[in-house]
Amino acid sequence: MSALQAAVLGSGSWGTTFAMVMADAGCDVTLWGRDEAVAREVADERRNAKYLPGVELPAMRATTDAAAALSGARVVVVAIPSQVARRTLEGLREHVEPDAVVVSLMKGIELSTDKRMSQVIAEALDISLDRVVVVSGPNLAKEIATRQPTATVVACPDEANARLAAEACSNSYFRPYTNSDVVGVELCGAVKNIIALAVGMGQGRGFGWNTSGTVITRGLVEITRLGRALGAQPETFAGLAGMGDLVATCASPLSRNHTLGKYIGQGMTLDDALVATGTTAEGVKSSRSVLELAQKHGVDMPITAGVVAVLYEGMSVDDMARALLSRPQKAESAAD
Ligand SMILES: NC(=O)c1ccc[n+]([C@@H]2O[C@H](COP(=O)([O-])OP(=O)(O)OC[C@H]3O[C@@H](n4cnc5c(N)ncnc54)[C@H](O)[C@@H]3O)[C@@H](O)[C@H]2O)c1
Ligand SMILES: O=P(O)(O)OC[C@H](O)CO
Repeated sequence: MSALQAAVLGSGSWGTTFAMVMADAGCDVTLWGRDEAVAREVADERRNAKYLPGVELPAMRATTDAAAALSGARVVVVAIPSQVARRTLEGLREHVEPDAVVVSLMKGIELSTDKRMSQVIAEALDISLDRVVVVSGPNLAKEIATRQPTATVVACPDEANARLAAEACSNSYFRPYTNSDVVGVELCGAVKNIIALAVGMGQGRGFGWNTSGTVITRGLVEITRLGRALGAQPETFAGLAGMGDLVATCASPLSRNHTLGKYIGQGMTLDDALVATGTTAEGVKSSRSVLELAQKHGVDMPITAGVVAVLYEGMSVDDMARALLSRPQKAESAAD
């Protein structure tokens, strides 16, 4: 049987790593990116020194020619920053095969529409949501690129498409679990970045593990509250895409969101922190769209509101902590 043909759009850290995961799973992979030098290096030298220094990649094609990358691809994986997804995909629509399953690796919410990435993909490519699969979990690219073991969630309303995507990425170090709760899985991926910013802010300010444990736990409650209001399944939040990814992102110095939050907590401006962090920290922009989404649905998200106030309204991390702790007393509930 011939290998499953896959195209990965985006040659940054996660796109390149996921191309490696699929190549190691036996797929015939082409990586597409806008940077000619990166494409040449991946194809000719099996390296992507800018995004994955020191990593030796398996054999794969790499190109800046989208038509060539997408021709014949049964699985199309999207790994670009959330805020450019719509316009990038609209430009590539004509090249996507009519039966292709499209996989989102993105963990963000679109500014101006407050839409999840599966919704953006379906609209930009003019395809049904049944053909869009979401992959999300504790998946720090730099660990996976050295083939360290991890698991993930592969979510789609169409079970056969979820299974196809899971088979395309299943290998000895990467274990996918299928799920049909796309709303829950996507909200987990987007909101955990905001909670990681908050944890980083506290750590940068000098607060210890009690503060981090509090923010992670109450952050999970906040994600769950939004998810329930939007129709997600509560058990998703205790799973890999929820608790699993919160732990990885909030604890690891490899997380860009956690790192950027730490810089802010140490007193850097947002502009300087963005430059120091370098690659994509989705929570910075998605914090505003998530807060807007929560407000539209009447959901209280005090940590997210605090992160927005620190990033965009000049609030100090000390004042954010004071504001969070001085809210009215209430009984604890893991879901509310
Ligand atoms: N890196 C990780 O560990 C990781 C893990 C899971 C999910 N994600 C998610 O994957 C998505 C991509 O993140 P990443 O880590 O690969 O980011 P990255 O910053 O490492 O790479 C982003 C890539 O997108 C490209 N790009 C930017 N604008 C573009 C445009 N207009 N058209 C085409 N390409 C464009 C960049 O050139 C770069 O190659 C994000 O939503 C992120 O949250 C990342
Ligand atoms: O580096 P971050 O903060 O974008 O996190 C990467 C992944 O989402 C972790 O699962």
